Amino acid sequence: MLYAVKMHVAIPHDLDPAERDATIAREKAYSQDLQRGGEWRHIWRCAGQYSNISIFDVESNERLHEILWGLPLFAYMTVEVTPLATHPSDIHA
Ligand SMILES: O=C(O)CC1=CCC(=O)O1
Repeated sequence: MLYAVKMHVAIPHDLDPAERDATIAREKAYSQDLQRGGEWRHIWRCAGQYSNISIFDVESNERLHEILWGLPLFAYMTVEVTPLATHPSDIHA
């Protein structure tokens, strides 16, 4: 099942810089593990924003929830999930 997920990050300005940097490093490792495993298919920076749009290919809503809930930056994120269906004009479908 494919999902487009927009993640907007808003880290509080008063967060300890060492904790902020460590959390961002854990976020990167977590994301890259899932990319290597094939469930996190794409990640794109939204130009000019501390946001990304990502494409996930997971077996269920529950699995997507588990992945998103486990994001090290989850506490500082607004997350918008869009389930994807095949478009009838897609020449690759
Ligand atoms: O920087 C972001 O957009 C937040 C994020 C999600 C996965 C990652 O590595 O960074």
